[in-house]
Amino acid sequence: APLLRRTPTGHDVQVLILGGGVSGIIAARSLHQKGIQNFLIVEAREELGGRMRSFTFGAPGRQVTLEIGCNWIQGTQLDDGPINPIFDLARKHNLSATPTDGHESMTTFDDGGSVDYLDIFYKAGDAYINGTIAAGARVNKTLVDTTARTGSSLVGWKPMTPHEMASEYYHFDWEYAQTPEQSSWIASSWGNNYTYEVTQGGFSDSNLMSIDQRGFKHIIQAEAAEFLTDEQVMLNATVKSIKYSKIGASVTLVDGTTMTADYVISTFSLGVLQQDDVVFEPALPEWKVEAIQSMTMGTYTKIFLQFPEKFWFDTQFALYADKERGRYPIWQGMDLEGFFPGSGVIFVTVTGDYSERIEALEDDQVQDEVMGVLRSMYPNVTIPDPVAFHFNRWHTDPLYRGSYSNWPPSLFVDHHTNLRATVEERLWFTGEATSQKYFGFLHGAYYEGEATGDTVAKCIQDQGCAGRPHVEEIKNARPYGLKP
Ligand SMILES: Cc1cc2nc3c(=O)[nH]c(=O)nc-3n(C[C@H](O)[C@H](O)[C@H](O)COP(=O)(O)OP(=O)(O)OC[C@H]3O[C@@H](n4cnc5c(N)ncnc54)[C@H](O)[C@@H]3O)c2cc1C
Repeated sequence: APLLRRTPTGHDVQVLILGGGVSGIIAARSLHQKGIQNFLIVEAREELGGRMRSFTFGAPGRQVTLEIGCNWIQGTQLDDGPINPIFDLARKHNLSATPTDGHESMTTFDDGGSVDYLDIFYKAGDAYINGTIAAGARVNKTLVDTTARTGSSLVGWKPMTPHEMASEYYHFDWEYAQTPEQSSWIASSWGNNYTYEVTQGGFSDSNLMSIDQRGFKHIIQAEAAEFLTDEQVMLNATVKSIKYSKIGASVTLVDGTTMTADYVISTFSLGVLQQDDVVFEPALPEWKVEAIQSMTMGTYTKIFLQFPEKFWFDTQFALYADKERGRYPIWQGMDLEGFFPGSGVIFVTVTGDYSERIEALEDDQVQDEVMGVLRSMYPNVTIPDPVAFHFNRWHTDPLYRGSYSNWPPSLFVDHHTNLRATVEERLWFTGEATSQKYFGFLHGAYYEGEATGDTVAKCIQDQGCAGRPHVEEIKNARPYGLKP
């Protein structure tokens, strides 16, 4: 049970950390390391981990633990460069994981069956890299941002055929959970470089996929268990509203419980903030609302199927090129050495608007569509119905409202500063979306939680601080030349 230890200011607790995902737990660890123990993590779900979330899948007797949320440690170098802090946690807590690489292990299909268009697949990868290089040159010359679609066109990549569209999808949408049209050219490029490109200070372009049967979440839960006491965590507690002022804040739960604090750290996803799932009193200032509504939340949906036995490709990945871009394009076979041999499990990933589309359908309808695609990939195989089927609805879930943030071309850096900025010195915002370099990623959530915990600790030790600054109004550098 949480122990509320009144603060000298008469509040129930010094810091309320709202949300028990990676950023909330790491923020708590930073407070703890700085000698501040009077904090409480408030989490709606029955466990810590947030978007690190596993589930048990499969017919009785054939079950495996799989990830409906994040799955990969992205960037695994151990040499001179920076080490992904998630990789550090994984090594510390002995995570089981397997390297994956679509460039090394890919089979290509379209609606006529198996057909080799790997040459196009590699060409799309080269085009993507060329686009990031051209975007970097724009940064150096302080040229304006555009969409990643404009960027790809400017480097001569103009996908038109299903093979080209599917190949592009693998290199773009599958990462950003939105289309090139919906994404910033410059921010998607630095996002790529800071994580994957060693020459640009990134961690490396190799990925490790968790296959740990304790769930990927084990690494953050084990980390939490090293320092968190039961009294510092309140589970099954959904925040309904947050009142704030320059002298403190109070948080009210759905069950009516109210707790007061000197400081509040919100780790809610960007999507939760956008949809007003939590109410702020007074309403957040305009500069904050504009920032929240200016970034976007992508959705990334893995659709899992289990069959009596494997009938598919022996590579790690398969790419399916439909006439409609983004229609059930990326497949991963789990019935494979290094994963879950004998499991009969395969999954397909969809993203962005397509994810939102299928969330509005019944499970059966989605299963029928997916089966239709599999049958067109294998026209000569009699494919039985799956024995298990599952996908998660991230976009409609009021605790997430999507899977991770994406940077649209209309988001200015000042907007992002405002997303991260403190309101009235007491209300702090953190989470994957507030990371300028690593938005969307686990390591973004980690670094932001760490930085916020450190800064709030310092603020407490200094007996107050102004918090992170904001920009009151973001002006157009080149005003529209319209004359009335
Ligand atoms: C499908 C999917 C695939 C991904 N794949 C990868 C990947 O392979 N590699 C990678 O690096 N990253 C990946 N990510 C991103 C990564 O999971 C996130 O960036 C990271 O987990 C976010 O952590 P966070 O602490 O910022 O937010 P969260 O984990 O969302 O933490 C916020 C917490 O707040 C809680 N909460 C929400 N509303 C309330 C409320 N009203 N009251 C109380 N509590 C509330 C939530 O339950 C949650 O626990 C993926 C994400 C998803 C969804």
